Amino acid sequence: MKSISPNYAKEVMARYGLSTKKHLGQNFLIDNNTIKKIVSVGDLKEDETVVEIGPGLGAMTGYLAEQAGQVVCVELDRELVPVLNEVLAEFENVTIVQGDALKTDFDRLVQDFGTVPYKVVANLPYYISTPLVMHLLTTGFDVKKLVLMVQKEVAQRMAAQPGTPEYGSLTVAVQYFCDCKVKFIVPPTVFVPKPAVESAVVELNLQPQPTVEVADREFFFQVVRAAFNKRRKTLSNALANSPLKLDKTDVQDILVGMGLDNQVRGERLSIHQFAALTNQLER
Ligand SMILES: C[S@@+](CC[C@H](N)C(=O)[O-])C[C@H]1O[C@@H](n2cnc3c(N)ncnc32)[C@H](O)[C@@H]1O
Repeated sequence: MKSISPNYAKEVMARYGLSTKKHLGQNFLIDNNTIKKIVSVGDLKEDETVVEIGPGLGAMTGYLAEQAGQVVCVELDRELVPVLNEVLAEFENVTIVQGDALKTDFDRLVQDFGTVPYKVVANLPYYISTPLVMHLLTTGFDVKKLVLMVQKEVAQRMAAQPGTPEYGSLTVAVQYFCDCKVKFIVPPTVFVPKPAVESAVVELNLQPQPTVEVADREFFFQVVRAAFNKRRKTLSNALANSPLKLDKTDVQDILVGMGLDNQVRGERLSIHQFAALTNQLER
């Protein structure tokens, strides 16, 4: 693969008369080292399929194509599709699909163009990174690894520990399904245009079984969301005043039975404790 020059994004945009679309989160990578580091976290094998969400101008796609068996890209911006087909013409194992990643059935897409289980490697559009992660985790049953560049704060929320300000619904969802590691921080200088914030690359390895056993997954996530929607309240108040309308005394009794203070806030509970609580609660 010939290296991407620092002027790659500007040259391609000038050649095709394009300008960046801020509302689509278009910050294009222009640094070979960063791209190689992201791709190496993917640990791609030549018989594997990798999905790239938002290939942009294709700066990372060629590197993925050299390592994986098949690369399937989903790009929302229609203007970029012919550009990608041209700049990636030398790679026969790349498929570009125009569409909204939030509405994409990734398992189905890979069944059509690749092989399962698959990996996802992406520099995500930051304006939708949290819903996209949730969409991938809850609908991607055949995905085994996600390597995602996101805003640094979002990465910290995914990997957070209980009792910290970063710990929240996203943490619980990610750690319920995955082993999560923040791999490295990425400065704004490696993008065109430069984003206002720092970024980070996270590695999420999907676990064969969820990390905790819950009797009713939907209820578990409803309880978690309710706990963090009112995170300054005690957990029993937050759950009693949520749409779940749980009995405050029941919640407190279960918390005490678990060895916790009955005035504890949800942000103090580990994922295991959330699971134990919901398994004992009546819907
Ligand atoms: C941060 S840029 C990354 C571009 C490229 N991967 C790179 O690293 O240079 C995000 C890309 O996602 C695309 N995008 C934005 N919203 C999207 C969506 N809902 N579905 C698919 N792609 C989207 C943007 O058009 C843009 O190309």
